[in-house]
Amino acid sequence: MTAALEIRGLEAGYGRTSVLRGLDLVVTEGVTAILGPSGCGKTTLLRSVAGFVSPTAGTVTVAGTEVVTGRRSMPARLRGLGYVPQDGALFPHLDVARNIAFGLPRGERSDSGARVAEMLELVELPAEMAGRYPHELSGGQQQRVALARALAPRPKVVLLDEPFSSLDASLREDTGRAVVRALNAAGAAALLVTHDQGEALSLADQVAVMMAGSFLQVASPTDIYLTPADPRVASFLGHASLVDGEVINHTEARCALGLLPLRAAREPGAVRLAVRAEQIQIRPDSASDADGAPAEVVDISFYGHDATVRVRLDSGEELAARTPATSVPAPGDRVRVGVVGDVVAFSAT
Ligand SMILES: Nc1ncnc2c1ncn2[C@@H]1O[C@H](COP(=O)(O)OP(=O)(O)OP(=O)(O)O)[C@@H](O)[C@H]1O
Repeated sequence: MTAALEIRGLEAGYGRTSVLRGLDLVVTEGVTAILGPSGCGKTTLLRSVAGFVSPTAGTVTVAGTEVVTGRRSMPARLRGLGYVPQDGALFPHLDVARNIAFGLPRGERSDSGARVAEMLELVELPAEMAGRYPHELSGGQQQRVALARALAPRPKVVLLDEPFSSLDASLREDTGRAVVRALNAAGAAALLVTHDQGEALSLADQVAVMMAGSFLQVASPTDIYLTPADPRVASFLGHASLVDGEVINHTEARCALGLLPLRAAREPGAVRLAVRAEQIQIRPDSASDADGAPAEVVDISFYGHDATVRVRLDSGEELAARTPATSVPAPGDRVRVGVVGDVVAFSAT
């Protein structure tokens, strides 16, 4: 099967600053999220694929056609890609129908009524919206129209650059799901740039975790979360704390939190253990059944549905725990810290 998008050894930068450091990625179908912290190069990657940044090395192939070969690039408009920028970038002086029709080749624009109606249905907007102007739409509706415009010419791949970042939390989730449904219905694969791990894990079929211009891991959301390939992936996704430990019998490691079972067996020796915030349990030191490592609460971030409690073990390590909103300790409280479930081990070096 020809991949929708194939990237090999892609390098790009600005002047003498190199940003992308040899990226490889294959997208067969569905949504691939490019997830990474601010400044790691996500937008530069998307713009290199789109044709707005000229790579210095590598290849980009869209549905079997090479659009970048080393320093030679095909013009953006010939690449057969759809592009949805962060803020939708709809034309304010055109109504929804003409915004969507703008995505079509010139010759098809004048007779675009049926395609516009089809696109509105695809992105789950009522047909009456065709006559509205962008300022008469909510942020989520504007993003759906931007997607409709990108999908109108039937691209094999759509590039989405943080398309939900300006929407509030509840709208973001609904719009995200609607966008994925529309992409699937249109049979278009997508690259979705985001720095939001929840968005990447919940919407994507494949996640590429990017840091400092390189991919640390490309895998399914479940594999990225449960079997991170690198300690930086573990700490970025799910706020895992890294603790020094020693594998003692292939299946367990001793550390400041006690003897912890390992998710995968490994040779005895020094390791770093990734303990996720939701695995860490905190009990008052005064509780009659209190066991676990003694610690002090450093600070608390309260979110309503839960809270992140940072504790410092008496042995010196700091950890982040996620606790229910009903049992949040106070800074300075003495507590006991335990771990539920198995942990992932990385080599100590
Ligand atoms: N036009 C430019 N000229 C020079 N340097 C740039 C330019 N655009 C981006 N950079 C630099 O390239 C690096 C990668 O930027 P990029 O915008 O690709 O990151 P990002 O992961 O998309 O970040 P964010 O999540 O904040 O949007 C950053 O260090 C940035 O300062």
